[in-house]
Amino acid sequence: MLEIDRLSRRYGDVVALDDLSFTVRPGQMYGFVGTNGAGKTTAMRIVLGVLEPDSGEVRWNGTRLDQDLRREFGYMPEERGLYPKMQVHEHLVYLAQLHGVARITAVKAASELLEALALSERASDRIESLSLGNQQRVQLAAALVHDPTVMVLDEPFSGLDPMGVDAMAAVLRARVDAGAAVVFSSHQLELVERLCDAVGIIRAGRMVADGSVDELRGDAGHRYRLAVGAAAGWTASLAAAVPGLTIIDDGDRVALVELPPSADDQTLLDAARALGPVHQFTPERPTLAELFRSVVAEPAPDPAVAGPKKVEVAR
Ligand SMILES: Nc1ncnc2c1ncn2[C@@H]1O[C@H](COP(=O)(O)OP(=O)(O)OP(=O)(O)O)[C@@H](O)[C@H]1O
Repeated sequence: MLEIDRLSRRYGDVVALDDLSFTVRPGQMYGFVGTNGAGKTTAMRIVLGVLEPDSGEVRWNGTRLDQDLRREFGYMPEERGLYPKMQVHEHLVYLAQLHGVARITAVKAASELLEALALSERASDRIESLSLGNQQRVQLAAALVHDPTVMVLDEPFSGLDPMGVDAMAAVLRARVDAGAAVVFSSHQLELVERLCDAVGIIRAGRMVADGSVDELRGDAGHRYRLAVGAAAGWTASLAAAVPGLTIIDDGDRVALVELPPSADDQTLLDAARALGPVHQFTPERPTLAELFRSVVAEPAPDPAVAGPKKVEVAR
């Protein structure tokens, strides 16, 4: 298990990380999201040992990370670093060999990755001749070619076309299903929601929500889209009849309403039926983007008492 334990880091007066903790298990894909400047890159750079924290530590299976342990990691940094003059396949083999992989194994691994990332035809091309998106695919291959057990990827999906996203997602999912731990940062929340087993939302260097998307939804109220054949003003009657009900969107016939997390939806249905025939009663699950906006818009937590909303995720 990868444990990021109470990391704090300042750049002069800027607090980039403030007591940040989260864990990523083997066989888990963890999406690391946050607004611009929230601290994601800083945290990833600390995990990879290119930046020291002011306090806190990172452990893998209980042992504090050192350069030996980090050789088991695959890293896709924010600053992409490939040699532009090298050929694609040759470059991957070279990087795998730097990690101690035997040449014959490296050649095979590089070919398989290029195939999976739809780059086989570019294997003999120089890196500099590839488009940015294709260079990014090679960058992912570079992070994986030595078969790491942990992958730390800084915005691996940014700038990729939909086919590139699908190819990269499939490669990562296969590694996770084989037992690797993957953490990646992204601003593409639909993608994170689709791919990740767990999500951490960071704001101003602090973890403000951590868990599976379903668990994060559990903290939100329960929303229903309701259509009732009743005279105008029925939503006000409904709100009066159901304790804690919030009318989110008051359409003429169809309304979006929210019950508090502990409320019983049958009470809502009964109250609606008392007003007229119910033509629609559909639960609406907030998307990760909606959860993100609500979490990020909340007032800043009190550092003395606040922790993340959820810490543990079962898979
Ligand atoms: N080398 C640096 N010197 C000074 N401040 C820095 C440095 N690197 C980052 N920061 C500051 O630390 C904070 C966290 O930055 P970081 O790059 O970790 O955020 P991020 O979540 O990765 O952002 P983005 O989504 O925009 O990539 C920001 O306020 C940033 O301006």
